[in-house]
Amino acid sequence: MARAFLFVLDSFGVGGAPDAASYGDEGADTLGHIAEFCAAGAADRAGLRAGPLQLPNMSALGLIEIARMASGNLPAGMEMPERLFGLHGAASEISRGKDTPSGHWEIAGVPVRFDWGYFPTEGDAFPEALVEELCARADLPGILGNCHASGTEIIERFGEDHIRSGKPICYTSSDSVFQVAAHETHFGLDRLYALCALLRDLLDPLNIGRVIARPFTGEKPGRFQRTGNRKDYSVPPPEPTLLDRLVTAGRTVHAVGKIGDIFAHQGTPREIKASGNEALMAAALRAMEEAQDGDLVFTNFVDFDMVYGHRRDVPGYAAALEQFDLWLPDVYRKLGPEDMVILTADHGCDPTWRGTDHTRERVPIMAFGPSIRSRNIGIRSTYADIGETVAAHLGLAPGPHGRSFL
Ligand SMILES: O=P(O)(O)O[C@H]1O[C@H](CO)[C@@H](O)[C@H]1O
Ligand SMILES: [Mn+2]
Ligand SMILES: [Mn+2]
Repeated sequence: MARAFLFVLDSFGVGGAPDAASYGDEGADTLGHIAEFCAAGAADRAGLRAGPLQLPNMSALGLIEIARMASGNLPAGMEMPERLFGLHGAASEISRGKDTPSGHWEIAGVPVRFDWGYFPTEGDAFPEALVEELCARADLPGILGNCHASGTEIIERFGEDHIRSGKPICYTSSDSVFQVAAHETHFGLDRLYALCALLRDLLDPLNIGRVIARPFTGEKPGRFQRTGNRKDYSVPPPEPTLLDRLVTAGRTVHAVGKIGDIFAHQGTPREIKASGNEALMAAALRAMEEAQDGDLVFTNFVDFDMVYGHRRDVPGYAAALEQFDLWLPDVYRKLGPEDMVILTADHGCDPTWRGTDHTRERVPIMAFGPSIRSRNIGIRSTYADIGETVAAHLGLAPGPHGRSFL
C-alpha cells in the first residue's frame, strides 16, 4: 500500500486568485514578486544569497509552468528545466478567509464557507467587555496594544512597558486572530498559555478562529526575540477532515510542526514539534522513515510566512525557498515505489506587498513519486482537490468536497 507526504510551504502563493480584488490584493504574487526582485538584483544580501531565484528542483516539478498558469506571468530570471517530473497545477481557495486554518482545512477537504469574526482596524481592536472580563478572570492590571499590529514591531514598542507593568501585549491582524505577546520569564510561559486557553473560551461566541501565544525573551528594544514556544489555539474544523477520516480508517497521521495546533488536535494522533524550517524538514524526513503503509505525514513549514512573509523580507524569503529546494532530493530518496509527495501552500504572503498581512492568491500543487507520471492538472477550483487526491491515493472513500486529480 501507498503512503502520502503533504508539505505545506506556509504562504507560498503563486498569484492570480480570481477574487483577489475583494481582499485589496489584486496583483499580489508571492513567487512572482520574489523572482522579480531577485532577477533585478534587489534581493541580494551579503552572506545569504544573490542573483536570480534558483529553484531547480521545484522548477523540474513544474513551478514555472504553474506560475504561468496561475498568474499569467513567467517568474523573472528562473531557468526553464529540460524536462518535468510529476503532476503540476495550481488551486484557488473557496474558503472566505485567507488565514492558515482556512487554508489547511480546505487542503484537508473541508472548505470554510462561514465568515469568521474579525476585529476592527479603527479604535480599540477588542471589545471593552471582553477586556474587562479577561482582566478580572486572569487577574491582570490591564492590557497593552489592543490594535492591529505586526508581532515583531509591537514587542519593540511595548516590550519594556510589559515587563514593568505585567500587562500582556494583545494585538490582531487581518486574520481572525487574537494574539498575546508576553515575556517568557517575567510574565511566565505557563501563565501565558493559561491566559490563551481562557481567551479561547471567551472568544468562541465571537467566532474568532485562533488565539496565538507569542512568548518572547530579551530585556530591551533591539534585543527582544520571539521564541519557538509559540502556541496556537484554534477552533476545531467544522466537519471531519481528511485527518479524521484517516484515523477512523485505522491509519496514523504524523502531524509535524504546527499541524496539530491548526487542526485543534483532531485527527492528529502523533504530533511532532520542531522550530524552524531546517528542524521541521529533519523531523519530516524522520517521520517519513517511520510512517507505515496507508499513513500520512503532514508538515507545515511556517518560516516562509512567519519569519519572511509577514516581515516583508524578500531576500530572506528567497533564501528560504532556495534552501528548501535543495532538500527535495533527500525527500525523494525516502520514497517507496507507491509513495506520493505533494508540495503546496495555504495562502499568499507577498513580501513586496503593502502592510504585513497575508495576500489572497492561488497556491501551487506539485505532486511526485516514483510511480507518478508527469502531467498538467490545470487550475483546480478548490484546495480540497489536494485532500481528495491524498484520500484516493491512500484508498479512502471520496469525501463531500473536491475531486482527486489522480
Ligand atoms: O505579525 P505576527 O505576530 O507574526 O502575526 C502574523 O501571524 C499570524 C498567524 O499567521 C497572522 O495573523 C499575522 O498577524
Ligand atoms: Mn499560513
Ligand atoms: Mn501568517
